[in-house]
Amino acid sequence: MTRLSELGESHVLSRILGHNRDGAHVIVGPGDDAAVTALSGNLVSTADMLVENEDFTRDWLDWHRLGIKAAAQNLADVCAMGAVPHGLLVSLAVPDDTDIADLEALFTGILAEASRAGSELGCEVPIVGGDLSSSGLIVVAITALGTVGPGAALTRSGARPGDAIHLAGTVGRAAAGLDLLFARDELRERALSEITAPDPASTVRSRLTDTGEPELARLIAAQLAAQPDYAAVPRMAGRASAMIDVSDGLSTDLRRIADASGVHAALESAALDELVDDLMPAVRFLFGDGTDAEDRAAPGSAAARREFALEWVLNGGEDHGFVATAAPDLPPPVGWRRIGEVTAGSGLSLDGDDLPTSGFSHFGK
Ligand SMILES: Nc1ncnc2c1ncn2[C@@H]1O[C@H](COP(=O)(O)OP(=O)(O)OP(=O)(O)O)[C@@H](O)[C@H]1O
Ligand SMILES: Cc1ncc(C[n+]2csc(CCOP(=O)(O)O)c2C)c(N)n1
Ligand SMILES: [Mg+2]
Repeated sequence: MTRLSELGESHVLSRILGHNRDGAHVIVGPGDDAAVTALSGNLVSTADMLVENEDFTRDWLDWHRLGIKAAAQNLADVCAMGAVPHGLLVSLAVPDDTDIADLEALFTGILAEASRAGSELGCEVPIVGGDLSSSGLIVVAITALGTVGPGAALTRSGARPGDAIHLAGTVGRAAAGLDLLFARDELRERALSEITAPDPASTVRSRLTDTGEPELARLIAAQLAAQPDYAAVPRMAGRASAMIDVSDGLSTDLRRIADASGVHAALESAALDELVDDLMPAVRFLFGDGTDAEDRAAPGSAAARREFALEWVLNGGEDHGFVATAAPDLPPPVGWRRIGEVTAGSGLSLDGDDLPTSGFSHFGK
C-alpha cells in the first residue's frame, strides 16, 4: 500500500492521469491552467457530486464503482438534455492516507463509464481537467461537458397535453438496493454480536449470504453504480417534447416536467407492474415469507407487499432512467416503455388519484 501522503500531489496526478486518453477534439488536456477543446454546437454543462455519508458510505465503498456512479450521474444529465458529452472535469477531495491504488481504481471507474457512454453515443469522453485536495471525507465532484445543436436541447418545459410519457431504463432498483445495503449492515452488526452470544437457531448468517444472490446483488449493484441506458436517448431525441433523468425519484422528477411545462402528468400503474415485479425479491428478503417470527413488522397482505415495492418505483432515485414526453402517434422506440400521458392541468396522478411527490432531497424536505 502506498498512501497519497507518501507520494505528493504531482506524483499522484501523474499516476491517475496516466490512465486518461485525450480525445481528438482536445487541444490542451490536463496539465495546463485550463483545458482547450474544439467544439461545434452549443455548450451543455452540468455538475454533480458524491459526498461520503450523504451519497454513499465507506462501509460499502468500492472505489471503482464509486467512479462509475460519479461519471454516470453526470453523463445522464448531459444526455437528458439531448446533448452529446465530450469531456469531464474531475475534482476530488480524499483523505491523505488513501492508497494510490484506490484512487487509480476510482479514476479507471470514471474512465470506464465515460468510455461506455462514448461507445453508446459515438463520441469520445476524456477527462480534460479537474482538481485535487485533501479532506477527512471523500468528495467526488464531476463537471460534465457536452454539445447540442442550436435549438435541439431537450428541456423540462416542452411537454404538451396529449403527449405520451415514456421511460427508458429502470426506476426503483437503486432505492431497493439502498434498503438492502442498510439491512446488510444491520445483519453484520447482529452477526458480530452473536460471536459472543451464539444462537444456534439464528438465521443471520444465512441471510447475509443471501444478499449475494443474483436477484438481490443486481439491485445492490444499481445502488452502488447504476449504468444508464445512454443509447436510448438519441432514439427518442428527435421526437421528445421534454426529457429528464430520474435521479431523485419518478414522482419528483416527473413533477419537475409537469411544473416546468404547466401540465398534468397522469401515470398508469399497469405500466409500472413489471418494474414492481422486478423488486419483489428485495421485499421478500427484507420481510421474509411472512411465516417467520422475525417478520412481524412486515406488510401483511400480498397487495401491501406490492405497494411497498411500488413506493420504490415511484419515489426511488439514482437508477438514472430517462423520462420523456412525446406525441402519442408512434409507439415508443426500442428501450422505452409508455407509462402514462400528459393532460391539461397541474401536478401528478396515478390511475386518476392525486400522487404526492416524495423523492429524495438533501435537506430532508
Ligand atoms: N450550487 C449551485 N449553483 C448553481 N446552480 C445550482 C447549484 N446547485 C444546483 N443548481 C442547479 O439547480 C438545478 C437542479 O439541481 P439538481 O442537482 O437537483 O439537478 P437535477 O438534474 O435536477 O438532479 P440530478 O443532478 O440529480 O440529475 C440544476 O439546473 C443545477 O444546475
Ligand atoms: C448513504 C446514502 N444515503 C442516502 C442515499 C440516497 N441518495 C443520496 S443522493 C440521492 C439522489 C440524487 O442526489 P443528487 O440530486 O445530489 O444527484 C439519493 C436517493 C445514498 N445513495 N446513500
Ligand atoms: Mg438530472
